[in-house]
Amino acid sequence: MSCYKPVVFCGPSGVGKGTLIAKLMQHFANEPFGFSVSHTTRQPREGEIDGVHYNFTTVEQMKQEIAEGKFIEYAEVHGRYYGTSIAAVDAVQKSGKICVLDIDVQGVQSVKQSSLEPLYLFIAPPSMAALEERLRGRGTETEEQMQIRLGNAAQELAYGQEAGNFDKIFVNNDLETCFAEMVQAFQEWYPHLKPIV
Ligand SMILES: Nc1ncnc2c1ncn2[C@@H]1O[C@H](COP(=O)(O)OP(=O)(O)OP(=O)(O)O)[C@@H](O)[C@H]1O
Repeated sequence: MSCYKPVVFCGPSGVGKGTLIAKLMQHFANEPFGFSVSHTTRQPREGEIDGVHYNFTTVEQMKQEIAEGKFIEYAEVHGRYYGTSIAAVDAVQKSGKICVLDIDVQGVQSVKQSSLEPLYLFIAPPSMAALEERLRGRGTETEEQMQIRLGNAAQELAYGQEAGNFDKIFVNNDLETCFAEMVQAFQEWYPHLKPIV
């Protein structure tokens, strides 16, 4: 069975990564993508299912598994741990799917130290003001959490736009335009992908 290169999506919180990934997953026939399910120590948001959206865990458990070398990447962000286990990526690749990783800049830096050789995509907002508006519009963060996220965003954007860090940068200004560019890029990277007719 062919094993496809995993694909990393990175970009500041609220830029639209989740939205774009969800659209991509629906666009192509035969469910060609698989999410590697991340671990997190944050509380589930309404409707999030353990083992599906995230593997919800405790700080103690997570620290132990990190020490055992079970994670490709992990980071403490906004006061909480997030990480991707080797097992989670393996499971997706073994099922013949393209593994999708939705990670932050720190995560990208660790993946670059690992044996995984994914495609690296960066999603940038059209402006900081637009990013703030989206985060506020989503309404899932407290004011304090939002300020932390916006504070991190400037540095993340600088890293994302530095030459050589990513294979491709997408600016998520108009959602449909950005999505169309992404679909085209995916068809070039993964010629086996066929749109649903
Ligand atoms: N191009 C766009 N124009 C306007 N709003 C958008 C656009 N793309 C996404 N959004 C909205 O912005 C908000 C944030 O999007 P989303 O939750 O996908 O971000 P994210 O990058 O996955 O964030 P996080 O990393 O915190 O999970 C959502 O309410 C989404 O509907």
